Amino acid sequence: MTESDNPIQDDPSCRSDHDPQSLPVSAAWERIRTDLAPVAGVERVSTRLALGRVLAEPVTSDIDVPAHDNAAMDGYALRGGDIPSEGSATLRCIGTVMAGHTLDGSLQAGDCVRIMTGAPMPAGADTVVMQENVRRDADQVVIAAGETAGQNVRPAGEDLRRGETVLAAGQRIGTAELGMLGSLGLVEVPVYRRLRVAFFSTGDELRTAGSSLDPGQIYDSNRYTLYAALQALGAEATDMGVIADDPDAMEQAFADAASFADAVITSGGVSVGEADFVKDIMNRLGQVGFWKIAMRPGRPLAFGTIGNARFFGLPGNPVSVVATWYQFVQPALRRMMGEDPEPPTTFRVRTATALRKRPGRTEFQRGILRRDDAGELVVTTTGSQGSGILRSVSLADCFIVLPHDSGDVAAGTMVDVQPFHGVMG
Ligand SMILES: Nc1nc2c(c(=O)[nH]1)N[C@H]1C(S)=C(S)[C@@H](COP(=O)(O)OP(=O)(O)OC[C@H]3O[C@@H](n4cnc5c(N)ncnc54)[C@H](O)[C@@H]3O)O[C@H]1N2
Ligand code: MOO
Repeated sequence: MTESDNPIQDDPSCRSDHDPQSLPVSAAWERIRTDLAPVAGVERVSTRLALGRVLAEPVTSDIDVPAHDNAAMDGYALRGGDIPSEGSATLRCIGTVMAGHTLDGSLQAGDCVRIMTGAPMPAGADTVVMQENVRRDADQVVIAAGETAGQNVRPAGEDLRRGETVLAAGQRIGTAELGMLGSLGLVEVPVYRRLRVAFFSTGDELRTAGSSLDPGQIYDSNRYTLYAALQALGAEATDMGVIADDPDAMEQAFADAASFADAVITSGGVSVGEADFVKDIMNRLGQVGFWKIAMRPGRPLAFGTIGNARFFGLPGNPVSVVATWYQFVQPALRRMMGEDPEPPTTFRVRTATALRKRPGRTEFQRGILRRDDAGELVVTTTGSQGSGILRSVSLADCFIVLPHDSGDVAAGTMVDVQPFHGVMG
């Protein structure tokens, strides 16, 4: 195919490095977001297996959690009206109630009950005084003024209320959510089926661990990166290996992958070199929505459709794979999994080091967050930001996001950072 036969090569955006037609990051995400919907298919899985899955229907509580008014402290349950306004009062202890048990009968004025944290409040009691604040002598309990009626009681349903929707459809089940499902006593929950994702690397230069390297060859790292990322996301991932820079072999691999996968991810061969066939093949088998984003790393990212599968052609450079994964592919797959992901958490800190930046693209530089001598949170660059330096990601704990129009950034300037890790999974 000559250059003028090729609709993609004819697009002036493909030839210029300073490309006014490359999509700004926010516009590219909006295009992807509006194009994607949750995959069809819901299954009921046992509650523990729902970890990392996405709820397909809202969860409504059939019970109050906690199920009964209960003590928040170990101490004595009593009637608020028996708290003295000054001095002290002596109450009679008529029994003990432990968590998991109930007390027959009901408190009268002047009575109290020994109670443990979590035990149901005895009938007639509305207040708990912690044991450190009383003096006990046989069945006599002396309480002093200063306690407040109603204190230290957790009302039934203070966590989850019967009849209430407690988790929305589209919620990913993480640590707290699994605990909540447990607290409702649910045996199984409805979740979207797992997303089927096929991934492969392209390039004649790539070898897989276990074989030796001839001159010009390198080991494939992108399939390892993508394997890790897909595992963490909970996708049903199929590794299709390395495909050579051979258009026929690639076309076959694309068609095979699209025949069973909801999403296909490739890396390499998406730029403008003579062996960069990805976009042509996507256009032959389906269509390319767009393929250039004003970002670095990760400018050539081809997004499109082949049959029923969504297709993500990532650039070959290993850091570009990481950047495009986190900024686009992962949120896109989460949308297909049934979530509506929020933009990544971003906060502003001072950069302790100067940062080089070219206007006209959003840059995702790699940074390390730390406290400076004054205790202020600052970020420093991991150093060289080349798209082939995967170590720049391993050393980092955040992306430093430098906006489209910004140029070089002086040390001491406030910048946006996106931390890699949240507190909870
Ligand atoms: N004339 C131009 N050249 C390049 C442009 C451009 O606009 N005009 N864009 C550059 C940018 S930015 C990127 S990113 C790369 C992306 O190119 P490709 O997606 O076509 O990737 P390849 O050329 O196949 O590979 C790039 C680089 O990454 C290495 N690689 C590829 N796959 C793997 C893998 N699985 N594991 C480890 N390393 C891999 C490959 O050997 C190359 O060194 O294009 C620029 N060029
Ligand atoms: O944008 Mo490329 O992804 O710089 O290396």
